[in-house]
Amino acid sequence: MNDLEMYREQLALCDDKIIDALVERNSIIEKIMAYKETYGMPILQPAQEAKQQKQLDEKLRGNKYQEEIQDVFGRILRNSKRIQARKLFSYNIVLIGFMGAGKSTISDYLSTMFDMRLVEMDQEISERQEMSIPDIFATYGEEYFRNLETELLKELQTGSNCIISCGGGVALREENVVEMKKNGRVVLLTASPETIYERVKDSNDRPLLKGNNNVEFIADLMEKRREKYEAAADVVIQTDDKSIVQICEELITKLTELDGK
Ligand SMILES: Nc1ncnc2c1ncn2[C@@H]1O[C@H](COP(=O)(O)OP(=O)(O)OP(=O)(O)O)[C@@H](O)[C@H]1O
Ligand SMILES: O=C(O)C1=C[C@@H](O)[C@@H](O)[C@H](O)C1
Ligand SMILES: [Mg+2]
Repeated sequence: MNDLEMYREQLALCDDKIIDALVERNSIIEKIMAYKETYGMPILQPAQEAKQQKQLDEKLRGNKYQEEIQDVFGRILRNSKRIQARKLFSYNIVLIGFMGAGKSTISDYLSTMFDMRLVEMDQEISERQEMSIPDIFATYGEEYFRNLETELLKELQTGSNCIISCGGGVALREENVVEMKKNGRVVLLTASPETIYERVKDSNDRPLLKGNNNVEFIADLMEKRREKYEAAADVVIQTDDKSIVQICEELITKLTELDGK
């Protein structure tokens, strides 16, 4: 055997070790999930994730291949998240609720924590139309925008394991609710009119609140929509005075309970 052949054999042995370690790592992930479930512990533990990253940074400090190894670990971490997500949710998670209830915020966090695809409906429609939402309303009217929402929702039901952050009005059409339920579980986020006002008062992105951005108007519109939102929801989460991690944890618990997991 010449040196080149010997190096190639060594490389193959290294690959075997990596494969064995990855299989072991993934099975440990599954054990951790089962442990957390048995003892009713939170699934999301951002502090633990930060601690692991810090340990890794320390181990790799000064290492010649630091950048490359960090890149590989980033992928390993994302794949671990995907394993968790697939185990927890075999469907789409559809977030509905009033403007400012936190649909975008919560969807964004969940999609990062579980490496799930995120579709932000307002943003997707806006990009496809190459126009802002207020401009679509002003140019073509609300009905036109609502039809775009329905079309997009139908398209999204062809996939699974996706987080869909709806625009505030999406759940108001019965046809849309039927679409959501085909392949997804519907999560309603709620908050008091006072909380909503605090969250949206400095923004100009919501045409329905233009000139009406006050607690009374919000309370009135919210009450008009309440019945439809509640009828569409598989689970409801009240978000006042809760952190994003708390809300996400409650969402995971309620969704897994729904499936009797
Ligand atoms: N739990 C929370 N605590 C404090 N602030 C929050 C919380 N959730 C969301 N916010 C803040 O409220 C504002 C509105 O949130 P977000 O954009 O996620 O709402 P939304 O439901 O997506 O609204 P829209 O229907 O208009 O798209 C953001 O500035 C966000 O940072
Ligand atoms: O509640 C609503 O009807 C809306 C909420 C936003 O997300 C946008 O979809 C649009 O401004 C309409
Ligand atoms: Mg949003």
